[in-house]
Amino acid sequence: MQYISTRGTAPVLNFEEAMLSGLARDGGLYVPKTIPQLSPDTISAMEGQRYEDIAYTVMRPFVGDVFTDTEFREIIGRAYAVFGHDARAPLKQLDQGHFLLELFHGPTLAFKDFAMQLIGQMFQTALGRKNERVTIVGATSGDTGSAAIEAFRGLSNVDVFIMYPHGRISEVQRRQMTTPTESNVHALAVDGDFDDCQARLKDMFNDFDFRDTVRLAGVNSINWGRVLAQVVYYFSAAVALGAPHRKVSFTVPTGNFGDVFAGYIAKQMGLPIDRLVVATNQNDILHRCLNGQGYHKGETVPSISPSMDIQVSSNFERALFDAYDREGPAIVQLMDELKAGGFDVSQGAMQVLQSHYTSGRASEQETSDTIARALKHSGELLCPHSAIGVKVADEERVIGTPMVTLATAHPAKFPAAVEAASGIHPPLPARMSDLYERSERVTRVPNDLDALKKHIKGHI
Ligand SMILES: Cc1ncc(COP(=O)(O)O)c(C=O)c1O
Ligand SMILES: N[C@@H](CCOP(=O)(O)O)C(=O)O
Repeated sequence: MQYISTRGTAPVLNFEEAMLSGLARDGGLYVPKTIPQLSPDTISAMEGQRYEDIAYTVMRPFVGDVFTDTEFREIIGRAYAVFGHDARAPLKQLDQGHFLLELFHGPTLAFKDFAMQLIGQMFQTALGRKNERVTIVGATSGDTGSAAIEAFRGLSNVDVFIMYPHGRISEVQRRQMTTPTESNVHALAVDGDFDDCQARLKDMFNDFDFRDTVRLAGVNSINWGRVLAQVVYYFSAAVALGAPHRKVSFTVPTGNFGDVFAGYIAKQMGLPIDRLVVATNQNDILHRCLNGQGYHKGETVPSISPSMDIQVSSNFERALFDAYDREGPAIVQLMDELKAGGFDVSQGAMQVLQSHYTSGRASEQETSDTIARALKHSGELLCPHSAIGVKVADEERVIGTPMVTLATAHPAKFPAAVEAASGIHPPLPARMSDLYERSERVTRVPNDLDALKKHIKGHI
């Protein structure tokens, strides 16, 4: 399996190289050259299988000969053994025809654990046999960072630096990143928003001297391995609801577009997905774009769903690449325009995007109202991100086609917003009950590339 860049001029890599190198050297994102197909019989055979077996079938064709069959099965086994639910990603019925896919049973209580635990295992195997060391730098609006730290803490061949926007994430998210005591973990509170953190991360990748000196690696959804691991639960959920004999729709709370893009990949592989619905908060640049208003940056307004406070949605580049017939130069031009504020999508590309994605948004009040309503009607306590999904899914679902809303985080990660909306203070699981008593270790840093690079170089 070969991986090519969305900007068209970076070297073609295999899975391991793409996974370990992060951003392509032309500034683009790696995508598979071709998308493997799974036949209806193969999909049908997933019914009743363990999550780990479905994961193996779905991901194996993307990995090529980088891991042996046994190695890859063991990697998957170790990744999901730490989950707190036997089904890994259980489905719950919310209403007639509307299901919740609970993706928060991993160690840090958000969907990021599905990919990060797997990547942690893959990095360990790949780096261990080469006896190499890398510096992971990540940008987070709260959940990627905690999942990455959990997956990589204490590993001898990795240092992990996570940049988060100072004051713009929940206290639980912050404490998950600042309380680990392992010396290879470094939490950095950046004076800026998530887009600033992600922009500085991409600047570091585009500085080849720095990148090569520290042996930079990425675990954001820049990394194809992250997207790949997220494809699996679309299969497990759809098959449980009757696929491939029946179409299923998904609504995905969206920020950096990695999760919903994973759904698109599942569809390209042959999973009969009817609608892929992009659900945004008040930072609704994706919703506006998918409704034909162009992709134009505004100010990021902090919300009660902080993980989705994003304007520069990294993986939208992968969606645009396909919508523009995989023409690298078109993507280079759009990304140049984005640096200056935004771009309009051509009519042809818009038609392609709209043939795959629909969208909706939820205001702050609508998010809180949905938390209260879901609790009253179905007994389900939702996190604000999942509530945005449920609100938009209710507007977009069609009678006769099951709708699955991705519940992307546990309500206990956002206790203040959940309590304000529902009157219930969601408790943390027992294993985290002393989170508020643990001491924190974090460095405040300016939103400045040189300062960040200096800090990282000085701490590896
Ligand atoms: C809880 C939660 N929900 C939804 C999202 C949005 O996911 P994506 O960035 O893949 O669109 C995020 C952040 O990525 C998140 O942490
Ligand atoms: N919401 C994310 C933002 C980063 O997304 P990623 O999927 O590219 O890692 C977060 O929680 O950090």
